[in-house]
Amino acid sequence: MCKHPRYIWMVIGPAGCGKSTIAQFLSRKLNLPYIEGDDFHPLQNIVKMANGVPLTDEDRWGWLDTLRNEAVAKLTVGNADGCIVTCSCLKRRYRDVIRVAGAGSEVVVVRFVYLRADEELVLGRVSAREGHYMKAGMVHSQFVALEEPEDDEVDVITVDVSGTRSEGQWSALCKVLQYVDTEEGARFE
Ligand SMILES: Nc1ncnc2c1ncn2[C@@H]1O[C@H](COP(=O)(O)OP(=O)(O)O)[C@@H](O)[C@H]1O
Ligand SMILES: O=C(O)[C@H](O)[C@@H](O)[C@H](O)[C@H](O)COP(=O)(O)O
Repeated sequence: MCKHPRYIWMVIGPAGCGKSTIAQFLSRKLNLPYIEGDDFHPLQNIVKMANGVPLTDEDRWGWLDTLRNEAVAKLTVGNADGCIVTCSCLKRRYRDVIRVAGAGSEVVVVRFVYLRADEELVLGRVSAREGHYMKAGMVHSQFVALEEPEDDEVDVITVDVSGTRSEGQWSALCKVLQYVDTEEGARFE
């Protein structure tokens, strides 16, 4: 029997590109639980970022493991049909840490929704955002660290988020639904 896939949708991209804005929308429209990656940083990471110091790989490994485990728990313990997670996942090796969740599983499927925007635009959004520890001075370091998904990362959907909030949200939702349609069509052929 062909098992119904449960998707972990990772909404990724540099700070300020619109991950939370789009993830909350996807969560609402798809009726799936939402995990805000920023809520799972250890305190020392938050303090570092709030002081304008970019995280290192070492700062991020444990956080990535935690997010992957939280996502899997939503599907297994929580019995959700899928979930939406925000995490910058700036480097390919970070995405690989998350990909482990789907490795060897007949049910858990990890897919990334990469929000593409240029540095200038993101800087403007972060500068205007209030009440967040991640300040505008950190944006450049995010783009230095960023390894955009490559063509062979076939589990990535790219969404241009240079338009309005609403355009980005609907574009992401349409791409996710199209992707599921195509992928599930192939699975049941
Ligand atoms: N398409 C958009 N146009 C203008 N502002 C946006 C857009 N998407 C998000 N924002 C705003 O930009 C800021 C950063 O968005 P946010 O969702 O917090 O990004 P992230 O979660 O990637 O850090 C927020 O203040 C948000 O309201
Ligand atoms: O909303 C934001 O501004 C981002 O999500 C931000 O908080 C940050 O990008 C990560 O949580 C830190 O991790 P990285 O340094 O790995 O992006």
